[in-house]
Amino acid sequence: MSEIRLFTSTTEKNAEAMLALMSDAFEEEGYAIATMEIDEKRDIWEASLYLMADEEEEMRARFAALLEPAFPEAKIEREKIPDVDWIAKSLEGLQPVRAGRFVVHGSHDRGTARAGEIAIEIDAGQAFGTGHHGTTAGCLEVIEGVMRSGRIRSALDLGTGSGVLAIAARKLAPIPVLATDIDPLATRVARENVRKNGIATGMTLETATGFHHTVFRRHGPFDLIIANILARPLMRMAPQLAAHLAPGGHVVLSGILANQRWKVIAAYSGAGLRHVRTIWRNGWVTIHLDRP
Ligand SMILES: C[S@@+](CC[C@H](N)C(=O)[O-])C[C@H]1O[C@@H](n2cnc3c(N)ncnc32)[C@H](O)[C@@H]1O
Repeated sequence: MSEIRLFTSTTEKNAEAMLALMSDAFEEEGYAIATMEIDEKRDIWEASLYLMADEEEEMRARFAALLEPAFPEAKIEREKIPDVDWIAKSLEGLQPVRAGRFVVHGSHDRGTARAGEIAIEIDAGQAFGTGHHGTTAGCLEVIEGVMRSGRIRSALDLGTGSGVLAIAARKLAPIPVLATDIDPLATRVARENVRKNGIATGMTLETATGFHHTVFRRHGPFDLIIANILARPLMRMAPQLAAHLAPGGHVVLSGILANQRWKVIAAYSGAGLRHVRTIWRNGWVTIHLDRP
């Protein structure tokens, strides 16, 4: 589903005031909001609200109603964020990427890992996750730290994309790993990548939306749940995700913009989890939580 940016052009001062209004009205629901400078000399700024295409009508009306009392002149414009954006980002640069001890590389760079490094082979393709994106790299780094404790006996990778994070977990320890994605194409690509990385045993791949599938009950609860999706669905899923986490378990969340992190942490605190740490990579954050 494509993403839409609704925005209005204004001055810096008004953009700031609009951002405060939008923050109160929309951030709690997990919508990304932003202001950006367009023309410094002419003091032109844009205040933006990001949403999914199927909610455009409703959100445009809410956005207009929110601005109307203080900014009756505000004209709302729209921009469609290209569908391929995330995949294109994940295809950026075909050089091997290093995150923690992992080195994620394409088949053309086989043999690139140095002593002590863990190689993951992923060819850029139809599913997100070559390691180049800040969210994937952030997750790889946190997963390595969590798994070092040696207490992780099962893992779930929700929104597996290319399968990169599930493969990383399985390469660190011979534990059962469930990897799911809403997109059947991603599940297919992940299955192929699991096979290419020689770790098919112990891996289960399934197409599922969120936690709507019996596979979670069959394989859970999990000691480690990784979900690199987006802030809003992650916040919505907090109670279900927490319900599938074993006592003493760990959660690694990404796909979260820096300004959304506190809302996500609040949603998961409300579900009984504790914030351990947050790491930053290229404007994105990865959050590590645990169940005390
Ligand atoms: C940003 S990609 C992450 C891919 C990979 N895990 C990584 O870290 O590079 C997000 C993936 O989550 C999937 N996804 C989005 N919403 C989902 C949902 N509600 N349930 C399961 N998967 C979802 C998308 O299809 C996409 O493959």
